[in-house]
Amino acid sequence: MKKGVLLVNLGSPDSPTPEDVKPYLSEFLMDERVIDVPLWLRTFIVKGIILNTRPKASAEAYQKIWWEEGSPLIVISERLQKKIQQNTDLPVALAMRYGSMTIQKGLQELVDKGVEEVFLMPLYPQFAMATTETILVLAEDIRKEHFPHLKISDLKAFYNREDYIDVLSNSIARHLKGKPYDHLLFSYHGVPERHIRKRDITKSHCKIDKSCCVTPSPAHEYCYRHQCLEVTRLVAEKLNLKEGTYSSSFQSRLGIDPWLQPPTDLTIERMGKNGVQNLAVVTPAFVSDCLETLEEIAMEGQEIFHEVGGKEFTTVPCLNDDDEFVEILSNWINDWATLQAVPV
Ligand SMILES: C=CC1=C(C)c2cc3[nH]c(cc4nc(cc5[nH]c(cc1n2)c(C)c5CCC(=O)O)C(CCC(=O)O)=C4C)c(C)c3C=C
Ligand SMILES: [Fe+2]
Ligand SMILES: [Fe+2]
Repeated sequence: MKKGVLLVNLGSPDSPTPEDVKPYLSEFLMDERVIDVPLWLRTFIVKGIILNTRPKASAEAYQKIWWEEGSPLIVISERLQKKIQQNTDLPVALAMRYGSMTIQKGLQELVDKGVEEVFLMPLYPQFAMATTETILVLAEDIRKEHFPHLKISDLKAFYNREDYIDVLSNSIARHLKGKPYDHLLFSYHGVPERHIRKRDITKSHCKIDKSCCVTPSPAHEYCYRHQCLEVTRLVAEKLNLKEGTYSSSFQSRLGIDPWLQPPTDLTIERMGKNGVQNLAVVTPAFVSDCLETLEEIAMEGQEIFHEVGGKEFTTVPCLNDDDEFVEILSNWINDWATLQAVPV
């Protein structure tokens, strides 16, 4: 069977204008795994409220970070795809969960090259129903409808793989070398607490308190909070960070439901007020720099920190197309291809 690879990232609007941001946000936020309320209520919240004001504000934010070549998230993902393609004989395609670079087009591109078996790689270190799960479900729906003979296997959340933690730790160390910092903040994209409880396979483990995410449980296979906190713990261990000099927070809250705590913006403010002079921030829920890292952290976060008296604010870039990151992703692809080749 001829094999191929589909990398999938989140997506971006086609341009940083309200006209293009609106349909993109509509597709994104109408996803039942992103705003997970009944359709009538989601339609009211998204189309009746959010889409009336947010496209203009979001477009302005996108304009601040947009590159000449396009959306940073898309351009970086394309660079990553090209580099991975140089390391493997299998065809490697790229798609986005939302927007015009659809998963259907990505699968079609592979099928046109004769591919019969696809390794689907959601570009998210941690599992979340709003990211990995929605990609897997949509890919399966498209497969059933358009490519029934295609076989798809997927890359599991890689938050605790040793090679990933090594690469992330090396990147952090490299970017912070010669930049003394008092505190390293690990800022992850937030999700509503309800998302965590919904995917608790034990139905009782995830209390979202101080101890549940550090108490071993099968629930952690699908617990975004556990997987984020594990990344922080493993990187801190690898970099020998001292207790009290690092912490985790969750950014980008939307709506009024309780989201994972503590929020990044208030954490940055509190740190500046409490005398942290030099703050470094890393964003390991994102593999590619995007609106949430380049605008929300590097611009807004920095502004908050300076307003309350903080001095140096340093952001660690995402892994993007870092050569070591390319190497481990390519290794996982080649391992998958070899494993699949072994007769059972
Ligand atoms: C209910 C709302 C949202 C959930 C849940 C959510 C989860 C989630 N998102 C990412 C990664 C990204 N999100 C990005 C942008 C973005 N996210 C939301 C809302 C939710 N995300 C909105 C409304 C937006 C659009 C921008 C805005 O209007 O503020 C991006 C950036 C995309 C880009 O083009 O640069 C990324 C990446 C993760 C990892 C996640 C759950 C774990
Ligand atoms: Fe998001
Ligand atoms: Fe937990």
